[in-house]
Amino acid sequence: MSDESRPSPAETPAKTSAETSAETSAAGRSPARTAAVIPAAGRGVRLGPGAPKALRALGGTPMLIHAVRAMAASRAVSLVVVVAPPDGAGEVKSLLDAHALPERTDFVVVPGGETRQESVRLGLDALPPEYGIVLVHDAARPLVPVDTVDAVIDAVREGAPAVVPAVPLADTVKQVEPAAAPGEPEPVVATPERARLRAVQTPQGFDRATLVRAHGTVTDDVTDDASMVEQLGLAVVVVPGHEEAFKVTRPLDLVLAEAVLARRRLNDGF
Ligand SMILES: Nc1ccn([C@@H]2O[C@H](COP(=O)(O)OP(=O)(O)OP(=O)(O)O)[C@@H](O)[C@H]2O)c(=O)n1
Ligand SMILES: C[C@](O)(CO)[C@H](O)COP(=O)(O)O
Repeated sequence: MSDESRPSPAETPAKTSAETSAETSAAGRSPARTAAVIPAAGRGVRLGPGAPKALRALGGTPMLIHAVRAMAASRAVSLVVVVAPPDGAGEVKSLLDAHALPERTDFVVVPGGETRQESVRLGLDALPPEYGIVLVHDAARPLVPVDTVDAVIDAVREGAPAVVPAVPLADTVKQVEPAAAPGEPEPVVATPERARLRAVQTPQGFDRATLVRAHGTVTDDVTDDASMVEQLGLAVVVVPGHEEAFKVTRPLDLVLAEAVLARRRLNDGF
């Protein structure tokens, strides 16, 4: 780890319970260690033509590196598994070698699959046995703050089998009947009560055995891992998400991410 990225003792924040638990594990009193799986194998079609989305630059650094640093920023996370584009594992390994990352964290790179679900499963397959808690974090959410990561870990450590960070919605949501043919109207069938809806982010946190069972059981196409646990009939707990944990999906998201990063760099004085 470079001196530039190592906090001075004066800057070291108070320990969260995730941090304290990590140290307890290290002392051998608790077996559950925490790993983060980062699915980064998507193409980024909605972002437009270019390199795979995770490898595109944000503030001059690949989005994936921001996401890896965001996970490794939690002292509870001692392993990060990066699920690379299927033909990009070598390039991802070189990127990890080329950027300053915390020495306390181990890194593994595996090639991904055709879908996000498949990529996450391939990441899970690469986890050593001693990791009892797993975070799944989109490479496409490069700016999630460490407090959100630690809040998710804390909730899993407190016994929740699955935890999602989430934020309230700003827009009203309509459920529609899909158009019968391209160009046909989409009739509205319902307006869910907005106060009961949440926009769900990552990292999502899991008891490892639960997530492995979910991936081994649920074969439907889903858009997040927690919904697979829901299908097992198990509880999924919500913790507060963060507006800066948004997903870079379309070109305008990248403009916002650049602005957030520029503001952080200004505030940090570099
Ligand atoms: N086969 C896939 C598809 C997606 N992902 C990852 O899942 C996360 C969330 O997916 P999304 O934002 O939809 O990324 P893409 O699939 O790349 O985007 P698009 O649908 O626009 O192509 C991303 O970090 C992406 O790299 C993955 O690991 N493997
Ligand atoms: C997992 C997720 O980020 C939660 O909001 C989201 O569902 C991923 O969706 P995508 O279409 O694969 O980007």
